[in-house]
Amino acid sequence: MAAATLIAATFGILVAIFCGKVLYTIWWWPKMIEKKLKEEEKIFVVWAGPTPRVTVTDPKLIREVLNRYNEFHKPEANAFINMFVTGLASYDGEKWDTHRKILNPAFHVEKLKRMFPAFCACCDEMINRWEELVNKTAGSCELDVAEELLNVGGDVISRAAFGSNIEEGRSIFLLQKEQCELILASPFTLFFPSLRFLPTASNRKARYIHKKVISLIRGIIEKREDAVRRGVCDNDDILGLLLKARNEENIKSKARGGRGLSTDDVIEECKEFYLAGQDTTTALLSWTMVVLSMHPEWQDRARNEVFRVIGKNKPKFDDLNQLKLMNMILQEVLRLYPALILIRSTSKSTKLGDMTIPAGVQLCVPIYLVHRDPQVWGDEALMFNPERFSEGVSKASKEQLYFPFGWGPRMCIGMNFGMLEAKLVLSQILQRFWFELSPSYTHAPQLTLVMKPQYGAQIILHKL
Ligand code: HEM
Repeated sequence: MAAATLIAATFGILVAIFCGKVLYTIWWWPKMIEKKLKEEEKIFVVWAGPTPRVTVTDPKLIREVLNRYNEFHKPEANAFINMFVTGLASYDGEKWDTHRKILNPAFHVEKLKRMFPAFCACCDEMINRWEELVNKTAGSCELDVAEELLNVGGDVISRAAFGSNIEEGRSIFLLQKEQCELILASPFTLFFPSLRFLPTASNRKARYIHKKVISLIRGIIEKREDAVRRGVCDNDDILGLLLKARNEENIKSKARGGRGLSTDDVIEECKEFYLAGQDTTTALLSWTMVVLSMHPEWQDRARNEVFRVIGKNKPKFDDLNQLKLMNMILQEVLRLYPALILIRSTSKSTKLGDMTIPAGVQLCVPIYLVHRDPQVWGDEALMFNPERFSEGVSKASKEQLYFPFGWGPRMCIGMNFGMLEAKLVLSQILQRFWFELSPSYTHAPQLTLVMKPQYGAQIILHKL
């Protein structure tokens, strides 16, 4: 009897604590923060989950937030998301610094050149499949290119990351995709990460996938290390470069008494590249196809450039650097449809302009708003006009606020990787097809993790 009373009392206390936390989180804390922040047009609270989030839209304040990266740093990753993926993008301070230094060389142009055949193999597969489809349907067919391009994006990362283990790479990609869907379908757990411990079906599934991905990558690493020992592997993919960097860096750091990179760190980074690299590049390519369908004159100009530089041949690495007009088009697409928003956070009360931002507030820098701001881009800010990049990025806007790949030291490590993939895929598409929007396409950019066409990108492909 006494035991039952004790259990009931404990349960009651836990429920009361949980309800208190919910009230505090969704009602009291955001109210308090809103009172503390001055009511100004430049800054407003967009949503308040476990942490209040404030949006900064004034160009001067944005520049301050991004330049003062030691005061406005990356927020601590959500514990629920952290359970599945950590890595460079979520680290801060010394750990970020060490990892960034180790990972930087894996994305240098020379290394990308060596990965280029892997990019081409994935692209060829997609283009050949599209050609077969178009041939079967009298020279034209409708496709949701967002879905198609996501698969090619996953394939490119799989091959570039785990080149010689493409099938295992693909299973990891599919599991990670399922994991993302589970995370997005659990908004409550995102707001209250403690719910991840409940034994619900989706939590159990998420844990199962998590373990499976880790064991697959660990298996690939073991096989790779064995192949390298036997000298039967060229080791030029991201995994090979990471393992090499891990070994070299660990020798150096041990000599300095520091901490290098562990195998678990390598696993986390590989997992993260899938998430960071695949959706972003897919979004860029999908929006480019949508926008070039809306502006056929630019589609023609881009195709003419591809034929002039590459002809009907397979693009080579150096050819892609000569596609100036295509570069301008991609830059303009990234201006109007940047993949991400940037989130920063304060760990102590911090001055921003004439405001004081309390500790623990997240600041959201909505790249898409800045990229469409007439103050920065002039009266024609909303128009698609790649010409504005004809004299380079620095002359494209009055305020020089163009940052689709982020800002300063935290700028995207995979920028060249993503642009290379986009140019390769786009030039091959332009060489074989012309395309237009399907009547079933609805223009609805939606920003969840990445800005995507909400209902897909239905395009009609025609054989050239
Ligand atoms: C068009 C494609 C891409 C876009 C638009 C893009 C955009 C961005 C942006 C805006 C950031 C900065 C985030 C912040 O400061 O909070 C970022 C960081 C990052 N991106 Fe990308 N990205 C792209 C492709 C890729 C690819 C292909 C990879 C890897 C293969 C990648 C890996 C990363 C990583 C690891 C970071 C974190 C860097 C750090 O914090 O030091 N990205 N990306």
